[in-house]
Amino acid sequence: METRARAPGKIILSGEHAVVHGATAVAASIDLYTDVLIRSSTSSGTDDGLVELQLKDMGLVFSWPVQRIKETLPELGTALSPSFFLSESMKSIATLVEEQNIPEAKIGLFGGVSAFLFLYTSIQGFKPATVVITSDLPMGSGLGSSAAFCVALSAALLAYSGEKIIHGKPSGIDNTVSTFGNMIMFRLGELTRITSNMPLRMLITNTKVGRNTKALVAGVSERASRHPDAMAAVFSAVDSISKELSSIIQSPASDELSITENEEKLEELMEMNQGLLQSMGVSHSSIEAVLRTTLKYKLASKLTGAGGGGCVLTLLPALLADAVVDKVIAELESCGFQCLVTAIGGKGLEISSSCNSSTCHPSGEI
Ligand SMILES: Nc1ncnc2c1ncn2[C@@H]1O[C@H](COP(=O)(O)OP(=O)(O)OP(=O)(O)O)[C@@H](O)[C@H]1O
Ligand SMILES: C[C@@](O)(CCO)CC(=O)[O-]
Ligand SMILES: [Mg+2]
Repeated sequence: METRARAPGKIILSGEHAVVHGATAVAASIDLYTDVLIRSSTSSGTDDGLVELQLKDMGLVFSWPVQRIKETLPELGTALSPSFFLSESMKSIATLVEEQNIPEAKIGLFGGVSAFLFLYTSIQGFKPATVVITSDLPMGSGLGSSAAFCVALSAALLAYSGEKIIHGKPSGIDNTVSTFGNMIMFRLGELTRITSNMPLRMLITNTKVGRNTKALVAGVSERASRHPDAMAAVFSAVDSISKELSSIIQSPASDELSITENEEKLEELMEMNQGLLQSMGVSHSSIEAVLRTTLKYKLASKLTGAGGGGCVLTLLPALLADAVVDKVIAELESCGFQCLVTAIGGKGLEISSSCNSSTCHPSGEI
């Protein structure tokens, strides 16, 4: 029995970090995906066999004997476990992950492998299987690689708690946009699906500076506890920016003049959001370098995702000549950055299953 799922990464047009504190944010899926394939073993239900996680792009394989998992995580082998097991199980999960001796250069994977073990055992219990992950998304770059990983894995395993392991206190926006795709307005767990009435062409520049979303999210929360009134005003300003940005991109704009006018408003909102993100302490010198470069071409940019490095969004006006775009990309890549122009607002989560008659269960379960 094989089950496949794929989920997209995302960009946040406005509202990152503030959305963790109740502000509105606007996000869109992008045409970069994480794919999950689960191949169930025929020895399911017995105590032998392995649970194997293959991270294809990195050439890494992690595996655990089913019995080892069973003796270390007995509480997770029942039906879908409530999330309160998560705190109880994290120490045991860490033990199982430490045994894999993840290479030092890839130690950022600790969260992802932990999320995998939690989701897999919470949902599948102690059944042997091979899980193969491939992804177009740069990890730790602000494009929602953790959400795409957890959504695709969760969808294939029917659960949803992995992002908490990786983000600490996720707002849920990344998982939501990776699940539903297209473009959404999101606040306090509530989503509104929105459709853009204007061309939104974005340049994504990856500073390739690694960072940790959980630490960045925690840092903003700590700053908010030190300066509650000031940060509440910052979050409220971001909330207004997101609401205004959402109404601008949905407003009818058929002629070039109105599109250009809307683009200029979007550019100002992006610059304002970037300034507020700097006040939250999540910008970075590499992000500022991208901002300076694109500003030379009178283009507006903002970090997207958790910041601290990672990716920067630049709005490319509909009338901007491709030759100018090429010059901007060439200058950014000469600084060591990686640029990509991707469609935004594409499909969300996709799942498919296939099996041959000898291994398929009547319910189609793994
Ligand atoms: N394909 C994958 N395989 C295994 N683990 C992954 C994969 N993609 C992401 N992860 C896990 O998620 C971590 C990156 O998540 P993080 O939230 O820090 O960055 P991001 O999701 O790319 O950016 P942002 O949250 O700002 O959008 C990785 O270090 C790894 O632990
Ligand atoms: C920084 C943050 O707002 C978005 C990360 O892509 C965290 C979250 O909302 O979970
Ligand atoms: Mg993430």
